[in-house]
This record gives sequence, structure tokens and C-alpha cells, in this order.
Amino acid sequence: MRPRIKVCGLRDGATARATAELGADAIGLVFYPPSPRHVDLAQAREVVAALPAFVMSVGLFVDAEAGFVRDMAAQVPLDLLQFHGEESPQYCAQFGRPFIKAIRVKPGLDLLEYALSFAATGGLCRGLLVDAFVDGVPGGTGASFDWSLLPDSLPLPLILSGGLHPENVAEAVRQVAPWSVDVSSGVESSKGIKDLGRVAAFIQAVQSAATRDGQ
Ligand SMILES: O=C(O)c1ccccc1N[C@@H]1O[C@H](COP(=O)(O)O)[C@@H](O)[C@H]1O
Repeated sequence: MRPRIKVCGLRDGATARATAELGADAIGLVFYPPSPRHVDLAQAREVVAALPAFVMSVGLFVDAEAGFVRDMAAQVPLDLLQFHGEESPQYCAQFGRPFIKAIRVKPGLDLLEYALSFAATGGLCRGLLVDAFVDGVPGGTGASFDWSLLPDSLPLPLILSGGLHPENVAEAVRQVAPWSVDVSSGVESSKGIKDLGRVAAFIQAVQSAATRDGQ
């Protein structure tokens, strides 16, 4: 089976719709004000309303006040929450909604133990997203990391992210065989502006890598 594809940081309905039509399985909405991809409530609602059935909307938060997460989740139809900061399993589970947890990988991290702590949240944690560690920036950096640091198996579906782009994603899929890939900077013409040509190239690269490997 080919890896699922999430494109993160969509900010308008037309681009979100086109991204879905190109074959994305999920799109991400960044509810993190310092990000150049940040969306306000009106933008988020416009993006989600543009999605066809069976394309998921994912709301991304970074160490947000719980009230802010509740408020956005009540006003925007989000299928999944993404926690991309230092949130604990208890924090993530308190919303009673399915979520994915991001972790920034660096040498010495016990990824298995980390995954086990989130797998114990009563089925709410639907995947572990692995990203590059860049000091002082929580994500969306375009930086990649050493994929050989990833263990062979984990108790949660693995979502590979961090510096993926159309030119390296096929190799990533072959080496890591993730459940899903997640991209933001690698399909942009400038920070926060998605380039649909690069989105198409990214999706085609994932599909062809998976086909060649008989997935
Ligand atoms: O996209 C952002 O601006 C962002 C901000 C804060 C935390 C996470 C963010 N995005 C996520 O970062 C990873 C990797 O992004 P990139 O492809 O290396 O640019 C991805 O999971 C996005 O969902």
C-alpha cells in the first residue's frame, strides 16, 4: 500500500481543493501564530469547507492553551489534531479526539519509549510524526534528519516528515517505509505559499516509489 500523504500549511480554499484533487489524503491547518503558515478561524473554515469527502483535515497546535485547542476544534470541523510541541500524553488525550503526536528526532532519543507512552492513551493517538530537530523552531523548517535513527518498528503508525520534497521523498519511502509522509516547505515557492506544481511532483514521487516497491 502506498504511504498516505499529508500536505501541511494550506491557507485558502482553492489551493486546498487543488491539493486534494492532486491526490493528497490529508491537509494540515497551522494554528500556531508565529508560523508563516498560520491560519485564523475564517481561513481555517474556508480550507476545510473546500475539501471533498475522505480527505482529512488536521489541526496543528504547538504547546497551545487547552482552551484555544477546544475553541478551534469546536468551530472548525477537524478530523484529527496534531500536537507539534512538548505536549504530554495526558495533555493530548484530554480533548477526547483522535490525534497524532510529533517528535523531533535527535541522537539519544528513546523513540520506542516515547511512542509507548502515547500508544497508552486509549486508542486516541493514531500516529507518531517524526520531524527534524532545529533549535528554537518547532517545525516547518525544511530540515531533514538521519532516517537511520528510526527503529525498525514502533507501536504507532509512523508519519515521516522533516525536509521532504519531490526530489528526496521516493528515497525516503524506500528507506523508511512509513505509513504516511508529511510535507510543508518542500512544496512551496516561498514560505507559506504552496506551489501546486511541486505538490503534484511530490505526490507522483510517492506514488511511483510505492508502485516500484510493490506496495
Ligand atoms: O508548518 C509550520 O509552519 C509548522 C510550524 C510549527 C510546527 C510545525 C509546523 N509544520 C510541520 O513541520 C513538519 C515539517 O515541515 P517541513 O516539511 O520540514 O517544512 C511537518 O510535519 C509540518 O506538519
